[in-house]
Amino acid sequence: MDNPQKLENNDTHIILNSLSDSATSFDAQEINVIEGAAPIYSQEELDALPDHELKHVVCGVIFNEYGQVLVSRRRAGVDYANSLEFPGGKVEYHEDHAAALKREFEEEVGITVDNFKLIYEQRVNGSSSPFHIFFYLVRDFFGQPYGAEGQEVFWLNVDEIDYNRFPPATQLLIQKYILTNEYMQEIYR
Ligand SMILES: Nc1nc2c([nH]c(=O)n2[C@H]2C[C@H](O)[C@@H](COP(=O)(O)OP(=O)(O)OP(=O)(O)O)O2)c(=O)[nH]1
Ligand SMILES: [Mg+2]
Repeated sequence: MDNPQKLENNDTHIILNSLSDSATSFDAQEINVIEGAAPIYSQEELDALPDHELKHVVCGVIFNEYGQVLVSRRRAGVDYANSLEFPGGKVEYHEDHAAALKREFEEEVGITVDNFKLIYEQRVNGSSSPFHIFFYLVRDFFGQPYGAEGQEVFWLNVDEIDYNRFPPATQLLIQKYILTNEYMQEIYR
């Protein structure tokens, strides 16, 4: 593999459009974001925790050549069930963030990713345990994403993003980074 796949052929364009259309048909489905569950820590306690006591979560934000962003849908039975998300997950003890991002993207959406830039991070007072979430802009990818764990995966036009469908930390990322078009300056650098 020498160059990242840029998804340039016409067939791919058709697939992307239909995936994006399917993303707009979720209105009837309930997003079961766990809200109101009492967090273990106060905000002050969370801020004071040493970082090694927090689970690290890494997520990747990928844009395709049409300016669409890759989104998947969390399955039933997990926290934030049915909400939309950027692919990613928990960093394992032996991994750095880049290794975890590569593994999560292979496992969840079947693509190889490379060339990351940290764009937003936040400590989250999760209802079962606190975590520190890091969102990376992913500049290069190889392969065609699909729901490798049976989940729905699609390219979403930026103007179709309803941030209320995402977990709270991701809502902030979308508001601070994606809806401001800041990625446009970063992405081709
Ligand atoms: N993947 C992802 N997780 C997010 C986002 N926003 C957000 O608050 N989270 C939270 C949900 C989870 O509490 C936590 C970890 O994500 P995850 O459930 O994907 O972890 P994982 O892939 O390692 O899954 P598992 O092995 O624990 O089943 O991060 C997001 O945009 N993408
Ligand atoms: Mg995950």
